[in-house]
Amino acid sequence: MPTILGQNQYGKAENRVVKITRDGDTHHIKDLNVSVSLSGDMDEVHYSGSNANVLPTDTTKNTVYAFAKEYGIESAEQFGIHLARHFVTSQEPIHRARIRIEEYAWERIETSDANSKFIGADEVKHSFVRQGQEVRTAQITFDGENWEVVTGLKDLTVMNSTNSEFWGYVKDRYTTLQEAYDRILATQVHARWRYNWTSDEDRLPNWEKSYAQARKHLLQAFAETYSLSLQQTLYQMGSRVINSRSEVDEVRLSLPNKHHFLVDLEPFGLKNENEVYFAADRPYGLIEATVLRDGVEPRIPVDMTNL
Ligand SMILES: O=c1[nH]c(=O)c2[nH]c(=O)[nH]c2[nH]1
Repeated sequence: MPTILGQNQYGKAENRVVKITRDGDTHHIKDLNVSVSLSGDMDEVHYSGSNANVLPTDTTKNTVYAFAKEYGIESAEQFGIHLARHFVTSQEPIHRARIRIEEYAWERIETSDANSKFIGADEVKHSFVRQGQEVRTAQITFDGENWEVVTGLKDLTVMNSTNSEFWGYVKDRYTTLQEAYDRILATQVHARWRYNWTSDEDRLPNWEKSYAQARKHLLQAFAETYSLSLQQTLYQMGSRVINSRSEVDEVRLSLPNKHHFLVDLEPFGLKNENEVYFAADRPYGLIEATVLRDGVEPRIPVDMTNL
């Protein structure tokens, strides 16, 4: 059966690039998911396997990271224009480049209240919360006598672009991780907290206010903790809620460590001064713990995967 090749395109999809611009203490984030798709004189690679016209998809990925350093990321559009122009004008066989970009928006975590004195600054300028993500959850149980209310949130994504270290850990023959003295700390907060309201006789908490306050304390503790591990940050987040909200007795947190790896730009003659990161989606560290008011029995299930 004779066949012919129809429309075709190729490239590297979903390059997760995070660019931190450090303006003194004030940091700015650009977080993109960039997909490159190229087409042109590509008949031969399909018909005979000759790669003579093929710029590797791996190279298109490297170009995304290198351009983040060389041009910066002013806007998704401008970044895409640089990339598309580069592929079409530098490679004769490539006639068309399509760059698709998703941009994830981050806003600063507000910390300008009494707690910021703990870190000796008026305002934290390196802590961000990703917009438009989180889901509020609630579980209400009643056995005719006692109530149990467990409220929570999931998919609240936060990042500190500095004030995070990780070193001094156990090293065995399989350990390759380099100690980090200034790393990005990012996580997607999954939290549940249990109220000590159990009886119709007791005064009801203000659920709306309590949720907003618990969320605020989680965010502020994340932003204001100088972190030596995500475990330490987790404990600070849980404790902050317990210490600030008398209606809450137990907080359970599940925090994936959303790793950001510095991209090696040396092969392209570029120096990466803690600016351009690869945001890996898996595997991820998963740090989980319950923080309790002293004297209280834990009741939130340990495994929250389906909650
Ligand atoms: O905050 C961290 N805690 C860990 O337990 C851990 N393990 C690891 O490889 N990186 C990290 N980071």
